Amino acid sequence: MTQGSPLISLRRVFKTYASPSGDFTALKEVNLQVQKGEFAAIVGKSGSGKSTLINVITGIDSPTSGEVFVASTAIHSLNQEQLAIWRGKNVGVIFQFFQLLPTLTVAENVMLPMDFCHTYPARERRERAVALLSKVGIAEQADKLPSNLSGGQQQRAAIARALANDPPILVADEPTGNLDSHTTDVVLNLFAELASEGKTVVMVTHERDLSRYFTRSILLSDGAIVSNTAAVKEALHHA
Ligand SMILES: Nc1ncnc2c1ncn2[C@@H]1O[C@H](COP(=O)(O)OP(=O)(O)OP(=O)(O)O)[C@@H](O)[C@H]1O
Repeated sequence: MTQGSPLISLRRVFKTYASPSGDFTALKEVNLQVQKGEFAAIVGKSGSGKSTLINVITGIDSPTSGEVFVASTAIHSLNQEQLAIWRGKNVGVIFQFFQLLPTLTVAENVMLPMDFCHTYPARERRERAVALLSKVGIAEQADKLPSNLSGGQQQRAAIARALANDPPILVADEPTGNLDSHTTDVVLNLFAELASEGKTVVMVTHERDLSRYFTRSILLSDGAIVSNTAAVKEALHHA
């Protein structure tokens, strides 16, 4: 596979949190490149800096020093307002506990990012939401409240919501942490399919035995990348 410029590029990123008990450096000279279409996992022990790393990639957290480029935007130099607009259009976020709004139907939840960003005309939003729910396999749940769905269905709804504005990047923080092994398999296969269609998926997980799903595994320890391994699936496939 020929590789163009990376979709995500971090250069010498440090993140230091100030606290009353002293400064704590959560990311130490992180250099990282992720190509378009990758399904990358960030793994490591609790406290190793995984959430900090994805928060820096999405602009939720700013680096103390270093540079973060995403799809050639220098997000370390955007102000808060610019970041919010950029994030709404470029990053879909998926959480461990789904975070669907309980008083809205599943379809209405999926329409919300479109309503916020005005990315699609109002008359098209419901149809697009149902199409996305169909893509993740739960179109028949569109008019139910989230509480009437299983955990796996709720996570699929959350993935549909993350896709609402057709962002190039999906970021997921422990998305399978609350799911059984079968549902984990369904959700990770869905991410792998989305990556093969050109989305770039970056996921944090504690579970190291999931590596078969990923094109890249990035291991963090004490805020530093200690290994960064690309899968050899293509080579195996063509062997
Ligand atoms: N706002 C903050 N202020 C001070 N320290 C922080 C802050 N946020 C995170 N940290 C510290 O930075 C380190 C990395 O935290 P982070 O949440 O990125 O780790 P993690 O690998 O995602 O952990 P977990 O798997 O438990 O979620 C931890 O030691 C944490 O206590």
